[in-house]
Amino acid sequence: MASSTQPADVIALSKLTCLLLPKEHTNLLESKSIWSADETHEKFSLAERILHLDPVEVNIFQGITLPDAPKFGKVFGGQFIGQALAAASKTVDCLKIVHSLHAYFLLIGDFNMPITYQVHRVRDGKSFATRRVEAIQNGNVVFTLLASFQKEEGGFNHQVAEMPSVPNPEELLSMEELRERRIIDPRLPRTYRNKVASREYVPWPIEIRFCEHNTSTNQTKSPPSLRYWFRAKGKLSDDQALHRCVAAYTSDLIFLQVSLNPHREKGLKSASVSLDHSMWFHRPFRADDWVLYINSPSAHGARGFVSGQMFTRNGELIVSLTQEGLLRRARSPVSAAKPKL
Ligand SMILES: CCCCCCCCCCCC(=O)SCCNC(=O)CCNC(=O)[C@H](O)C(C)(C)COP(=O)(O)OP(=O)(O)OC[C@H]1O[C@@H](n2cnc3c(N)ncnc32)[C@H](O)[C@@H]1OP(=O)(O)O
Repeated sequence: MASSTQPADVIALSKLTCLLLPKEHTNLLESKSIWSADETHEKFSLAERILHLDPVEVNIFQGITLPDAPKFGKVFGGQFIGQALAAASKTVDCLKIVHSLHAYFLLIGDFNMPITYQVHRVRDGKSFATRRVEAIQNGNVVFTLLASFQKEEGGFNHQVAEMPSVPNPEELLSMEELRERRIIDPRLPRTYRNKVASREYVPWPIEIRFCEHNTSTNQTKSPPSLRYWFRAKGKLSDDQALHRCVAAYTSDLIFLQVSLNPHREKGLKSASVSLDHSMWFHRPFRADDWVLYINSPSAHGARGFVSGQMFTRNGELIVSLTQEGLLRRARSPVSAAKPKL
């Protein structure tokens, strides 16, 4: 250093240290809080594009429901969680990363309408930051999220939960292959097979591989638990904030429905929606590499409760989560959930 001269900025100075940063690395100082700044691009994976938000004002972002995003007749709950977490993350110092979130689904969202995310900067501490986000459509708060962020910090480390022994994802069928097999499986009722074949199939942005070979249908009872691998289709940008948003998005895809498994019967029509959702992120991970998702729920009083854990392929516990949802027999004729906006 003493013999060569390089342009540099003094970025920190104390009685004992003077930290110099070469000019070509000054981008490291920019507080770009979340992936890809404010642009979206065809080359990004669908999951990343679904979570893209446009900045509108300080602390205000806008998200939309892309035409090729999963909808389920309303704004998908996971889309609210993922987009709201993205909005919160964009207002937090990039060295702080989400470690927990708690969300409530207040009203059915309208997927034909943009969603405004208003972020409230509840607190910025030295190690932690807290954000509250309201998702607004037509003047109504339809969803609300509280999230806490923490600067990386060393500490005690242990893990009691063990990853169960399951087949590798490469040995398992994709949802597309499973669907094809179900349509021609003679062990399944013809009415069910016809229904699967005629139902419009919209590919998800997330690849799912179920660990157990399951011959049950939505008309037959099965245990209230499920294990599957998931990963985002395509490569995600290298930002831990994005990978956590994608896991949050995915966590609501197949969760509450597992509560219905022991109650399934011929002709059952159910009315179920997520009510609340909590997640704790324990360790860093990539959501475009395989993650094992296991859950084991209960049901009582028209509410289903589900809890889950996510593991990396190496058996590291990365996320713990819970959700409560409304779980009713649908009144006849089934009224499709409509936005009340
Ligand atoms: C393997 C591949 C898997 C593939 C499976 C993949 C599935 C993905 C699952 C995605 C899960 C989600 O995204 S769920 C989406 C996220 N969650 C949400 O959007 C929930 C938003 N929150 C809400 O809508 C609200 O807070 C409620 C409904 C939960 C509570 O509101 P409330 O006003 O107190 O509720 P309540 O009076 O009980 O009822 C509300 C309305 O429902 C009607 N209602 C009441 N009971 C019933 C009933 N049994 N059957 C029909 N309709 C009913 C009422 O008449 C009323 O309509 P009316 O008289 O008012 O007209």
